[in-house]
Amino acid sequence: MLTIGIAGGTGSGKTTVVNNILKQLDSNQVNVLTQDNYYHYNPNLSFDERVKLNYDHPRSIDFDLLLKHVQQLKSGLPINEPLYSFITHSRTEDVTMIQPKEILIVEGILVLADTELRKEFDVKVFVNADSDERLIRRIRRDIQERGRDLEEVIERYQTTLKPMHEEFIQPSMAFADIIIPTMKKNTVAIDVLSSVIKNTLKVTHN
Ligand SMILES: Nc1ncnc2c1ncn2[C@@H]1O[C@H](COP(=O)(O)OP(=O)(O)O)[C@@H](O)[C@H]1O
Ligand SMILES: Nc1ccn([C@@H]2O[C@H](COP(=O)(O)O)[C@@H](O)[C@H]2O)c(=O)n1
Repeated sequence: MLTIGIAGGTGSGKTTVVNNILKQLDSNQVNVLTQDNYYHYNPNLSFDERVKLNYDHPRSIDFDLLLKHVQQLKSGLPINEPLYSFITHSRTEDVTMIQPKEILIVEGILVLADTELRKEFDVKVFVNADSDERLIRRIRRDIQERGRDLEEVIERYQTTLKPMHEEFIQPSMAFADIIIPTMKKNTVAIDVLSSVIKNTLKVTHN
């Protein structure tokens, strides 16, 4: 199995890059695990307490479970991926059963920041955009898709998101094999990454 880690700050365009890569590949060949689905389960906290958590610190992610699932898939076993809700700030009751496929993409802000998880990736990618551009994208997306208001996005940006980005996320770019700049639509980078994936699969099949 070819395992690819795709990191980058919030709003950098990770999901967009993954979706564009998927368009160039056979969907029967690829699984995508999203780090967002592995936020710790906090059933004992109230909604107001969950709102106040720092969701950009590595401690907020259940990396043990994410690592276990990556290793399980790599050893040919299916997993039940949890499903997270940004509206309730909580894991839902639902899971998605995932069968192993030839390619595994793991995407999320901190996937290159975790030492053990990083070791699992054959290709490490960092999606990079300026912080002002990312903030603008984040404001739009969180209001349109994640049920937030402007005040909440700005408060989170100043208190946790920006400092955590500087401490953990941006430095993890140093571990990347490929850096994709996404200040504009970047079809060349998508083509390059898709070719790397297709060529690696060809070599494995021969
Ligand atoms: N290269 C780009 N140029 C302009 N807008 C983009 C680009 N990449 C992503 N976006 C937009 O920015 C927002 C966040 O992108 P997304 O892929 O969800 O980022 P991430 O997964 O890194 O948080 C989305 O609304 C998306 O349409
Ligand atoms: N309940 C939560 C959990 C996480 N976030 C934010 O999501 C960002 C990561 O997701 P991306 O798709 O943008 O990579 C991260 O920056 C967290 O602040 C949240 O707002 N609420």
